[in-house]
Amino acid sequence: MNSCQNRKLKIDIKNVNKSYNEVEVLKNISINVYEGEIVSILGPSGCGKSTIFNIISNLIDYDSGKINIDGKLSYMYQKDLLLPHKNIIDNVSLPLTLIKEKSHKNKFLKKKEARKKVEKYFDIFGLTGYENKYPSELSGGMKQRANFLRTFVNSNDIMLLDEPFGALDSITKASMQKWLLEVKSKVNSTILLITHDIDEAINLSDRIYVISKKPATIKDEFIIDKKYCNDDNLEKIIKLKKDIISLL
Ligand SMILES: Nc1ncnc2c1ncn2[C@@H]1O[C@H](COP(=O)(O)OP(=O)(O)OP(=O)(O)O)[C@@H](O)[C@H]1O
Repeated sequence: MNSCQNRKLKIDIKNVNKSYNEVEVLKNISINVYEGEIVSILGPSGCGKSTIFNIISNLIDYDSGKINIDGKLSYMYQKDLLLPHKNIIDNVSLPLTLIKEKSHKNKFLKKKEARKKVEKYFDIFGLTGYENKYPSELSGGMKQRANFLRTFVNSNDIMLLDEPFGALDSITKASMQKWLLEVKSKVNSTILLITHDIDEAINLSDRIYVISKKPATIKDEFIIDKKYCNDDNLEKIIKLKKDIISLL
């Protein structure tokens, strides 16, 4: 029995195919994500992971298949894309000043209102004290926290994270993964994550889709039992890693 059975399906991708100029990139890709899950797409470099995200977020067309998205998407890139001349609170609240929100009677929010709306999240996201700092004053990890919060402010419903910690060193990466799980325990966002880091996929995900090199096909799906993800179960984790590596 699948524990997702009674949950809302937020992302439903069925048999999607995509070619660029006759070169097949995605072959029969089917992925689903239920409300509140963290699901990873794990695959080798250049296999088509970003293409999947660009299709989900309607940035590019696909050739055949079906996609249903139930909710509002936000998309976080590996690069932080914070504006250097704006402080962190203004960077984070930027989406609210750029997008007309139904909940605000279709108005753009003024800078002051937008700041007020986001400041309550600085604590949950471990950014208290950084509101008035500029991106150049932040470490790589802190910049990615701000980047993640800005993505969350854009939409906390369905979040697409494209290698969010890919540019960080391994120690910062490990602490950011822990941080992400802590934040996730306080918010109920649905997260689809791209990574080529097997440990990251295991640490963060409820489920992992392993995809092959180009043309990308789904090789297998793994359900991660979070209670195994600790040092007492190293053997189980090593076996899982071996199983995943054998597919890549
Ligand atoms: N607009 C495009 N036109 C032609 N080919 C493209 C285009 N965008 C991507 N590709 C090709 O499609 C393949 C998949 O690219 P994509 O960026 O989706 O892979 P990826 O798995 O996200 O890569 P990485 O892990 O390096 O970020 C690559 O071979 C890439 O060169």
